[in-house]
Amino acid sequence: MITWILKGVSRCTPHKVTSRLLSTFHQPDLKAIAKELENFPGGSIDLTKDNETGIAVMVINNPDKRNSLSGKMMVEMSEKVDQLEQWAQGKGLILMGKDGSFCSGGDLAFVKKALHYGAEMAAFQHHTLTRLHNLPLISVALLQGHTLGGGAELSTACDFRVMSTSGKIGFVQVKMGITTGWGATTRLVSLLGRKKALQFLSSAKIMSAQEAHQEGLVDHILQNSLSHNEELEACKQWLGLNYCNYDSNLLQAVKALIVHCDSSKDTSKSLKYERDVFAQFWGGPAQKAALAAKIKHN
Ligand SMILES: C[C@@H](C(=O)O)C(=O)SCCNC(=O)CCNC(=O)[C@H](O)C(C)(C)COP(=O)(O)OP(=O)(O)OC[C@H]1O[C@@H](n2cnc3c(N)ncnc32)[C@H](O)[C@@H]1OP(=O)(O)O
Repeated sequence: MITWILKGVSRCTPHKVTSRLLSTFHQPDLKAIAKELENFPGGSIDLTKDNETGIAVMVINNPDKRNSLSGKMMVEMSEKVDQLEQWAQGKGLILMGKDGSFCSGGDLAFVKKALHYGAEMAAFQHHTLTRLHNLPLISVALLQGHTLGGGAELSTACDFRVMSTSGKIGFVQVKMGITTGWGATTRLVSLLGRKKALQFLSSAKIMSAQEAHQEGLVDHILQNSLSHNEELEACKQWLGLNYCNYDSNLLQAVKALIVHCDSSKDTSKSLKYERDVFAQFWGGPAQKAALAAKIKHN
């Protein structure tokens, strides 16, 4: 098994469907994928932009399912990133979940119906989250409650992570029989290095705010006993006071420079490899067994 991963992913796989997809799936047709993803409803992605402060808030809104992402929400997130790319007055972005929980990954109802669609979904998410990561805005993920699986992946697409004292974060993918599908391996290696990425991804450990802070994954822990709204205000202050004090043109230039200077590390090949490996496991026996087991990651 390991040999074929290391050699590349063009080998005949245990799953006929993904094998077929890999052989035909080189240039993702993002419009066609979006159309397909829209067939999986639920939740929304809401965006508010404040031209005065220059700080936007993007809310993952699916609280009944702990803000897990449906196909429709993936499409909406991409559309909101389009809007943010055009926001001239923008300085900062806060990505958060509705009602005190960040995101528990993919909506399992969607996941179960999309077991034939892993490569496409991953390609779509890679495109959106790379653009989110490279926005000319200074971005913070506000991690309240649980941040799990794909949710933990989303958090790595932001420049910073701010967490509630009681927050929990875990890259639980291996527990779900899969590898990362939304680009977190590529981003984690770049963010924290190989050793920490390996520790998080191979253990599926769920970390407290203190542990995640110690590991360097979380940049700031919020003061205890604030309400959810007070935590948002505190996060805005942390972002605003530290990083959004200057003119938006200057700050956008600073972020664009950093993205540009980092482009020597072209991630397109590693993301392609990441989603090819992901597609080998998506829909496979280990994932099906994990889904049937209805695992709770507390
Ligand atoms: C896509 C993939 C990837 O990385 O690429 C992934 O994301 S893999 C990772 C996928 N994520 C997961 O496996 C998360 C599984 N869920 C959990 O571990 C747990 O629900 C927690 C997120 C820790 C929350 O526990 P807590 O005790 O606070 O609440 P709870 O379990 O009663 O959950 C409240 C309601 O949200 C639902 N719920 C929670 N997470 C969900 C998810 N990812 N998809 C669909 N529904 C979900 C529960 O079924 C429940 O629905 P009812 O009220 O109707 O019973």
